[in-house]
Amino acid sequence: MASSALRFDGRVVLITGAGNGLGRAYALAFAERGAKVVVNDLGGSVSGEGKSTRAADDVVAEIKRKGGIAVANYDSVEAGKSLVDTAIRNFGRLDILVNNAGILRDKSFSKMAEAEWDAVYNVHLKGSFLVTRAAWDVMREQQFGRVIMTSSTSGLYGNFGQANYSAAKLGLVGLAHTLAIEGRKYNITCNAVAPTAGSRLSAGVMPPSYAAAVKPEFVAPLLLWLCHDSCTETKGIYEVGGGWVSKLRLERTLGAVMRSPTTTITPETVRDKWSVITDWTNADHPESTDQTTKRMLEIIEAMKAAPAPSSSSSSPSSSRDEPVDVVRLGCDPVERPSDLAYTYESADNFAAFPTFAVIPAQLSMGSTILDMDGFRFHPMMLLHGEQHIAFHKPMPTEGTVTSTARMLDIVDKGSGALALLQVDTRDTSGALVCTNTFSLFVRGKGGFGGPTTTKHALPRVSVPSSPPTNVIEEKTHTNQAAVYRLSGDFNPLHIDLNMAKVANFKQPILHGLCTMGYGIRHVLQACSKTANGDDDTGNHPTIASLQARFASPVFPGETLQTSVWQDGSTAVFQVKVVERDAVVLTAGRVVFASDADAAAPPAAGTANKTEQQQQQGPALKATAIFERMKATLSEKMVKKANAIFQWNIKDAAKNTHVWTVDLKKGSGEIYRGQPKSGRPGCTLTLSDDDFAQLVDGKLDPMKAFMSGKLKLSGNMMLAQKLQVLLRP
Ligand SMILES: CCCCCCC[C@@H](O)CC(=O)SCCNC(=O)CCNC(=O)[C@H](O)C(C)(C)COP(=O)(O)OP(=O)(O)OC[C@H]1O[C@@H](n2cnc3c(N)ncnc32)[C@H](O)[C@@H]1OP(=O)(O)O
Repeated sequence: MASSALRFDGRVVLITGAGNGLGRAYALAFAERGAKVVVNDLGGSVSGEGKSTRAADDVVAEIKRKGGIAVANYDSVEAGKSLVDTAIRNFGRLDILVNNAGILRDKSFSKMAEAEWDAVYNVHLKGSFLVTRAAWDVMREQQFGRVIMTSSTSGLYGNFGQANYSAAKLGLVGLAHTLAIEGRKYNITCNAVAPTAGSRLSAGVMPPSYAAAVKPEFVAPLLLWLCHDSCTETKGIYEVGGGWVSKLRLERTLGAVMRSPTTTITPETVRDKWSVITDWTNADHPESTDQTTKRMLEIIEAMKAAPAPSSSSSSPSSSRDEPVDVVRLGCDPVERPSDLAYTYESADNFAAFPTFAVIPAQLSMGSTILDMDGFRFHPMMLLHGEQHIAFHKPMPTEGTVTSTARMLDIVDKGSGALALLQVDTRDTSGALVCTNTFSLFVRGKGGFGGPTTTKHALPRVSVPSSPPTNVIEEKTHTNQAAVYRLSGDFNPLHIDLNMAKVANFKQPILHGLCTMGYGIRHVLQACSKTANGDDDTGNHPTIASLQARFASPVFPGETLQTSVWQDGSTAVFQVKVVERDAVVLTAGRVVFASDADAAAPPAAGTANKTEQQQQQGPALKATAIFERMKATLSEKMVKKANAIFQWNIKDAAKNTHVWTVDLKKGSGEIYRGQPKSGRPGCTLTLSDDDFAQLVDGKLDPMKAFMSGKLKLSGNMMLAQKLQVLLRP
């Protein structure tokens, strides 16, 4: 035998039911490797009837014949302690216990009597308990023990006619799991095995050729390894037989969250989420109840941060809500009279503050964040990464809007995973009011091998090298986060010190959207005199889009300094925390709608113009052309084009105006804004002048493409259908 052979010299083994089959094979194998063996066997029949000393005696004799050491014990396992006493009396200790004894009383469940249930339960589960219970004290005292519970595939998977046996056998797995936990600090391991072997118990159900191929001797090596001093494996479940050994574990789907602070789980939500609940993608393998508790706590915390249950929600936007929201952003009409427009519902120019548009978006996210395509993460590790809002219409000061959230992409950023989401908010007529596109950075979840870039990335914005046109400084309140959370972002990261610590912050951090609200307010303050020729009495310029990146956290009470670089109708901005000289908001940009553009239908969140007034004003060149195309949209054109085209038309001030020509559904539709559903087959970008020339036939599309005047992305074949679209 090689020097690395596993030996059991000095160890004492008790094997129950060792007179035949598996027990006998274990006894011979342990003895052969130096263990002193207690061979227990009642000597009864397969069904547990009768009694004889012969079976145990034969095995003891065989061991002795081969030079080993063994004694017999003839008690039923229900006698528990007397089996253990045999080991102590003869060898002074007990190191290894193999609970192997078993009987069968097979009956289909409808015919099974209580006595048959009890007999099987008493030998397998209660018998294992009684013997192990007696051995436990000895092993604890010794600070060493190896315990094996014999389970069965019938217990693991169920088997017709074996309700009693299956229940007892799976019960043994539960017993093994708990003993493994309780035995850990005493160096006692406990494992469960589900062997397949030809034995007296399987004789009636196994064909002889199969029984010969699955000899008990092929199972014994696993047990010897699990019981050796050098093996610390515990709490395992193994299937073993015929020379094959495998380990089993539990698997749990990611599951679905169907409750929020404002809604509850119902049988219908369970039904509706069934495919998610039962989806094995990204399933995990829990090993302890702690992991369930931890997951529960994560879910509960995340639910606080994600107030709505589904990815689509309606939220009333009322004139009473909006002032509350802007107070959260530090609006102060006493300090700055122009803030009255955002704080006083009876003000002449009362309007929704531009960043109010994030509120319905946030409410609509719900479990979209939690599901995150199968990602598991602690919700405190999630930080708001970037935010972009495109306004297609003025945000109503009253009414109901519906927002629909969708996940765009998940990107591997090394230090974290970046999830990009988009939320479309529509009014009751179905018209798109605004589109929120934003990213969430999950720290510590990078390196999962996903894509490192995304086509959905927000536009890059850099700060000009010239000095800023305006710098505005303002101290936030120490209770700023406590006030801002009333907007519906109940994320404990912003209020609960313990949760902040979990996220490795010394104190709760400010909501990113609150910092952004300050920044936007400063930009409005800086630009209100120039962008649309408005003054600072509250007639703020109309915003077409805004964006920023959250570069570093802000702590409530810190002073924010916003630097603004205004150039025509675009303002680039950056926010710094003065006390720490830390840049906290980068890539800030506000694009103001020009007067011409503001007059076109889906322009922006506006402070001083009614929707009706806007629609009457002069339009961008493209507006008129698209309106003309819409009016003359022919059946032929619809058939020929059959795709979604996105047109990005740039005005003189370099603002981009998005139009969609949607010919996919067989009925042509042309509207302002991103495609309502689906992706564009082809995106075309050019100036409004070039667009006008293209339509008038004065600019050749191919030449425009070659010269770079016209940029094309997507399906080039579709782009060739341009002519059809341009000449309706
Ligand atoms: C409607 C929507 C509602 C959503 C509500 C969400 C719930 C809210 O309650 C949560 C919040 O408000 S959290 C508070 C606001 N956010 C923050 O404070 C985050 C501040 N940022 C950071 O700490 C770091 O930038 C950090 C940690 C994000 C990244 O720092 P690092 O790990 O050091 O990464 P770095 O080495 O700088 O860059 C690695 C790659 O990641 C990209 N990246 C960095 N910051 C990003 C950010 N903020 N957003 C998006 N991408 C970002 C980098 O560009 C880099 O990628 P690449 O290598 O491709 O250039």
